[in-house]
Amino acid sequence: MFVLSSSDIRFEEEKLFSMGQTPLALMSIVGAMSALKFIEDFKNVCKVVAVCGKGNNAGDALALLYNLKLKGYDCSIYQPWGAATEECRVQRELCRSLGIEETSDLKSADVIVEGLLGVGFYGNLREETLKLIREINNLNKPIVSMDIPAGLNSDTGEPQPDAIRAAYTYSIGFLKRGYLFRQSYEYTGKVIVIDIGFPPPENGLKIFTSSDAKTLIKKKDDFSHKVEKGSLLVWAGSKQYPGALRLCLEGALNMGVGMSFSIVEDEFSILPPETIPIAERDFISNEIDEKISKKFRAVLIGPGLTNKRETFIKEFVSKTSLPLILDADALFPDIVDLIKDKEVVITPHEGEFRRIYKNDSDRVERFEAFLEQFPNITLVLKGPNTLVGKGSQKYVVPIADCDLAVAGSGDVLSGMIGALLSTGYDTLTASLLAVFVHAIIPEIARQKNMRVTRSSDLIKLLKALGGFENIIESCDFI
Ligand SMILES: NC(=O)C1=CN([C@@H]2O[C@H](COP(=O)(O)OP(=O)(O)OC[C@H]3O[C@@H](n4cnc5c(N)ncnc54)[C@H](O)[C@@H]3O)[C@@H](O)[C@H]2O)[C@H](O)CC1
Ligand SMILES: [K+]
Repeated sequence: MFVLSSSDIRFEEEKLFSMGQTPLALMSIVGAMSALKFIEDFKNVCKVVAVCGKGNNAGDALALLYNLKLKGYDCSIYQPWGAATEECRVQRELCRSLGIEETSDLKSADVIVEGLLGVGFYGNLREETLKLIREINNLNKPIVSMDIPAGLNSDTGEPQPDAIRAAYTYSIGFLKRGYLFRQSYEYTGKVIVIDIGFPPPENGLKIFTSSDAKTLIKKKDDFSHKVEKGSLLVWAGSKQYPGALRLCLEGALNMGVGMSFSIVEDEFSILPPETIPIAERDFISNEIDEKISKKFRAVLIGPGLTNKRETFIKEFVSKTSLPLILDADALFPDIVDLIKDKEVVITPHEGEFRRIYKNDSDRVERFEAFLEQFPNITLVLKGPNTLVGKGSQKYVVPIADCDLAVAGSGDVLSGMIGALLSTGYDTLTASLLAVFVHAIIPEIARQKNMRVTRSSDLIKLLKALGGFENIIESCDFI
């Protein structure tokens, strides 16, 4: 499953058409495939009215209606402005051939199929269309929108100025980029992708699912020693934020690292019993035992550090050849130039990302622009629908879950990514797997009548649910 902009969708359609595929043939597939979905979603419903515009989006709605009629649904059409495209006229003829009649009585419908506007919509709604959309919304009937709820901008997810409030949106072929944004949620309802056989697109963001995650998990090696199992150095926490360090380390330990080290300001820092402390003064003056420093396989810097040691951290980051993960306070405004050729993951949230990368466009565009400019850096842009990418490989972990929005949740995540990096996963794979596991824990917990209310619950559940591999293996909802 992929998320595409409207211009990329047009591009993919044109590619098919240049090979001889036709809009009419695609529309027939839309009709058949969306009817299968509809029958699942509305098992007992009998009266369906398709409210149609003039274009091919209306054609999709009519193609669905045709298939529903064949399955015994009571169907009628409301198409106040007639059909403007050949494909739409054909679908209408097919509907007529089955005896589907016209109506203007929308009130008697049990379900409305909305085919007013799809990706052919631009600018702001015309007055008459806006009026109709509001009338339909006011009926308070379940609405199935074909491709896009009419009135919604498919790239930004914004209503122009209003949009259909659908119960279901049957997104044809791909998810629209606008569906990643919060403002679209109250209009789209549940978004279902109707697969009509597009090959993988050239552009776009891939939705990362449990089946993708399953293929990436490495087999355990029972003969590996503790350093090979992962050995992570963490530089995090401060007197002001002592908990950040613990959360990073516990996250890493419960991902299964064999060894963990922590740079500490004073020997009284409370560490997990497995973690080996390294005095900050020794680290900065380069006086740590070589036998110890040889054991590091990856370094995590940043959570809760405050702005101390900036000069040294930058110097260390520039010199080291170890895989790095930089989060929070290690994301200095000018850090990107120092790390652009390194094996590195950065994990900013929106605010931190703005600090290190200035660009006025929306979240997804900024994410893509950064990857293009810095193709070596793996970027994890945290938030609902976390974006993860490196160069041309761009992913969305499609989970928005407010149980993840708790203090320290990001610290746990950085520890989890650091752990996988230190076991030899490449930067992108480590990030994808850790972000995915972290994001699905609250839902898996709810399914077992448990609840994540604090970030240490994420750590406990990571262990209690059998470790990250088992959590991925048992995930069946995404
Ligand atoms: N292209 C394909 O082969 C396939 C497309 N599918 C479906 O078709 C729509 C896109 O269809 P298109 O005919 O290009 O446009 P629309 O039906 O979305 O709308 C065109 C229609 O809307 C009017 N319009 C434009 N802007 C406004 C506005 N601001 N206010 C009011 N009305 C507006 C315009 O005048 C036209 O009359 C796509 O979404 C799919 O649903 C199939 O899925 C498969 C193949
Ligand atoms: K629509």
